Amino acid sequence: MSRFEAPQSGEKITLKNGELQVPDNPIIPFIEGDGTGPDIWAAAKRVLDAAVEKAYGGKKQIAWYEIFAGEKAYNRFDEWLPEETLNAIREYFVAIKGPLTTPVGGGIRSLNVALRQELDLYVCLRPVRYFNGVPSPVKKPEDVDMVIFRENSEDIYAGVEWQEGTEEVKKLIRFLQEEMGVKKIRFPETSGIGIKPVSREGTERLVRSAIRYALDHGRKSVTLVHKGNIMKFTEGAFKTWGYELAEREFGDQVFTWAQYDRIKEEQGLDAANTAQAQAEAEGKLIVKDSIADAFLQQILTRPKEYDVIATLNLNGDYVSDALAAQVGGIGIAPGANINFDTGHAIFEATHGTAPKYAGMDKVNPGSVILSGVLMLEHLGWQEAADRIYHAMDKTIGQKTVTYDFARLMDGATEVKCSEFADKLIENL
Ligand SMILES: NC(=O)C1=CN([C@@H]2O[C@H](COP(=O)(O)OP(=O)(O)OC[C@H]3O[C@@H](n4cnc5c(N)ncnc54)[C@H](OP(=O)(O)O)[C@@H]3O)[C@@H](O)[C@H]2O)C=CC1
Ligand SMILES: O=C(O)CCC(=O)C(=O)O
Ligand SMILES: [Mg+2]
Repeated sequence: MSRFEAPQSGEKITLKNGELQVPDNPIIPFIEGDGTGPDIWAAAKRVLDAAVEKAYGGKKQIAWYEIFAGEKAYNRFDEWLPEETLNAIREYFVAIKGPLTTPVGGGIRSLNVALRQELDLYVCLRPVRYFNGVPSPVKKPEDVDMVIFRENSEDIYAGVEWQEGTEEVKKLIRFLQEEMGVKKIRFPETSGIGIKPVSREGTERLVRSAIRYALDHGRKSVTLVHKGNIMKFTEGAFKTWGYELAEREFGDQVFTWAQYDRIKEEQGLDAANTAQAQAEAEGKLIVKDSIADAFLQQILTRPKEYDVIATLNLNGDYVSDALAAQVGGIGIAPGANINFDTGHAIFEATHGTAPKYAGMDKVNPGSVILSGVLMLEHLGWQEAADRIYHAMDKTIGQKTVTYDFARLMDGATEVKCSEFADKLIENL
């Protein structure tokens, strides 16, 4: 028996032939989140409901279903992530959440990561686009229009690690030294050890999703971002497997830099350049790669050259916040965790709980609101989504903004989190 109360009204979203079947009154589970979560979630819920009402005049409505994780779950049920929460998302397919706290250096492992892993939400999709009038540290923020596909189920986020000084880590280091011939652990007596699993399957399903998305949305390129020069058999393999998959599964629809290199090797530089130019002229999707450190400077200096980004879990985490900074910061950076095979998805902001602002009705709710917009688009409710995009542009254009933007804009009116939501609703 569930300890949670599903709403009396509303119907379940279902999956038929791989497609979500969305009723007019879908039940959507939500997790409020820790820290600033309650403030931003309350604001987001009001804006989402108002947009749906305005777009469909009462014909469509979300039946919200509160489910629990993090501190609220712990206080009520003495559990950080109750099984009912996972079951509700399994049953209702689409959910939305506020941020959840993860302690540093000890304590529980990330609940955010656990949700992604338990439900096998292997893509973390984070679009990064500019809204008119948003303050930015770069000269041409409007040049940033990228969609990050971050691998969400493996890499060091798998949490395979052992603490310094434990029997387990000593055993592992002994095994590495005595049976695997490892001589390069600099301080074996005082090392903690983390393991980074990266698989062909995990890479392929991520890269496949990124390429499909790019083709479906008329994007120009997919860039595989990796640190394969140093981590050859994990990050380097990600690049190799990504290129192999692109050529094997997407054939004539793509032109890869691996093909470019082969042509260059066999026929010379001019032939390779001609082949790429021809592929571009034919509208083929270019699949290329970039080493992560160089990539981080190129998205600042030449953002126009990047479009859809496919990368591993840790790189994706760093790249998400770095790119968000170019278009206004993580206060308006949305995201989604998706399994494109089972249809399950959890929408959530890129940022965390911002604990120093908890309970102050202060922070920008834009990130959760825009995550909700991604959710509306996922449901096929584009009219409601478009209303929020419009209201966002208009409200920021009127310089009515929360503290994070106000401190960077001349002549802005600083409003609270809830007041920003009021203003958005007015502008829907
Ligand atoms: N998916 C999730 O639930 C995530 C959870 N976390 C967790 O959150 C906790 C705190 O992490 P922390 O590293 O401080 O990162 P946060 O993303 O929570 O906050 C860092 C800074 O980003 C700015 N910021 C964050 N959210 C907003 C917002 N809505 N509006 C405006 N500015 C915002 C603030 O900047 P400023 O100080 O300049 O005002 C804030 O101090 C940790 O426990 C972490 O593990 C982290 C990331 C994702
Ligand atoms: O789970 C966490 O606490 C942090 C996760 C994170 O930073 C992210 O997914 O972007
Ligand atoms: Mg992060």
